[in-house]
Amino acid sequence: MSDVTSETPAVPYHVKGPNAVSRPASRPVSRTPRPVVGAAVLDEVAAPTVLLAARRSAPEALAGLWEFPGGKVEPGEDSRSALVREVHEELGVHIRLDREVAADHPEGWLLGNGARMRVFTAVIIEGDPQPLEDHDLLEWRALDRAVLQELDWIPADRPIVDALVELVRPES
Ligand SMILES: Nc1nc2c([nH]c(=O)n2[C@H]2C[C@H](O)[C@@H](COP(=O)(O)OP(=O)(O)OP(=O)(O)O)O2)c(=O)[nH]1
Repeated sequence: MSDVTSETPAVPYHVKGPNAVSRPASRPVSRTPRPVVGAAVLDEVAAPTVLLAARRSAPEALAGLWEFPGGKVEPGEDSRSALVREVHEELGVHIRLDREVAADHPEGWLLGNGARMRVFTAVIIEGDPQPLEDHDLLEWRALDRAVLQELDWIPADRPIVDALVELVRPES
């Protein structure tokens, strides 16, 4: 699926007469990156100790980097439903969402491509996570800032990892 949504301007393709054009007139097209959602999957809600990190296998530019499982919100879909769907597709598990790892913007954390990502903590309520789609490795890692930051995260995810640890293990 494409990274952007675009609006096709209503421009006549075929104008008769001396000013005839064979293609749409050039004019700025709105390109809004799709919102993204990510899951901080924890071992439990009350006193979590580990986070499930996922290593991307595609596209080439992101392969080998670690991230929160998730993906793009489909048009008309709400963020939470999109995240439950994405994680089921990618890891084969059902999750229950808990708190949002809030960014300083209501639409979430700014990503490298200009999209924004909302991140929610979650726990698995059914299934055993497997890297079925988009990932080649999953790893449960201690909810410790230094231990988590040892992973080669997508750069935009590093401040989210710190905010997550602050949210769920403020005493650590
Ligand atoms: N899922 C996820 N995507 C992230 C994170 N950090 C980050 O920069 N991204 C970027 C990578 C991608 O450009 C975009 C998410 O796209 P995606 O490829 O995961 O979305 P998707 O599963 O819906 O894929 P598709 O339908 O486009 O094939 O957000 C993260 O922690 N998790």
